[in-house]
Amino acid sequence: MINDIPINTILSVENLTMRFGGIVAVNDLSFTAERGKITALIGPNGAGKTTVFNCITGFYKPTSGVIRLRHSDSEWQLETLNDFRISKVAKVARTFQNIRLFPGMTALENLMVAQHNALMRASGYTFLGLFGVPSFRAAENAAIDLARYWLDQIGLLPRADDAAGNLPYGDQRRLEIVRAMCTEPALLCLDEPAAGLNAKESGELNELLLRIRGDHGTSILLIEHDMSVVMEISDHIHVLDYGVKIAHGTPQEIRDDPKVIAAYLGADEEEAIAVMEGET
Ligand SMILES: Nc1ncnc2c1ncn2[C@@H]1O[C@H](COP(=O)(O)OP(=O)(O)OP(=O)(O)O)[C@@H](O)[C@H]1O
Repeated sequence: MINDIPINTILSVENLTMRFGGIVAVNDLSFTAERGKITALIGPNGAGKTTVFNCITGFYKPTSGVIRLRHSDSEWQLETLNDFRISKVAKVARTFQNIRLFPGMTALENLMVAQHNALMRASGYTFLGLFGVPSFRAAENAAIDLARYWLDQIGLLPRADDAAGNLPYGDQRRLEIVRAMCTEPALLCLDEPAAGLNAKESGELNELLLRIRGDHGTSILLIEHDMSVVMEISDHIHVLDYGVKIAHGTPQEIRDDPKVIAAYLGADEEEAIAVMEGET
């Protein structure tokens, strides 16, 4: 019998384990993410963060464990669904460590592609679309409006018709995030969105993510190495090391946690405390 999850919890990962042959990438991991908040998963390289994301988003089938998502009066066990249903039905969107825009398509077209499923439905799977019936035209206009809204949110409306691949790197990163937002997700999973960004671009990313959380109430799960992003925008942080959770708390609590410092420094706990207390 699975217990009920609290009303303010959107995601509950329970006893998740993922093995690859002899490697235990994630080991009996449990954590939750709150509705309308930014939850970060951090940890040194190889800690298991991306594997957790891949289990949540259906790219991997976990060895064991339960992943529950609850919103809109419904609950899904994500480990039982394939990636297509996780995005379409359970409304989980994700971005990847490497940019996966369509570089030859315009910025606007990239955001329209994200709405392909909704447009196909409205077109009666092309038949109504071919005849340009009003309901399809209305859906198409709504899709363009949504795409233009998100382009405006990241200051790219003037570059709507430029090829995505010609945009500056930081703009491409944010375009990828708003492309995910065009699917109107309940949970947005971001895998290292700040990778390769300079300080100014990281600041712009922070602003965008805070706006997505604040104005849209979208719950965000974030993997990130850039501590200027994690510490500034996260409501709650879970720290992984060798596939297990070693700490969780607010940014301040995590910043001050010797176990976390030890994991990052590769030092033992006493040594990390000594570093914190300025004894070395
Ligand atoms: N498909 C796979 N096959 C075999 N081993 C894998 C696979 N995916 C991940 N691993 C292993 O699982 C462990 C966790 O990897 P993972 O990529 O989840 O860590 P991470 O915390 O995301 O690391 P990084 O911060 O470097 O991206 C590593 O030892 C990795 O080599």
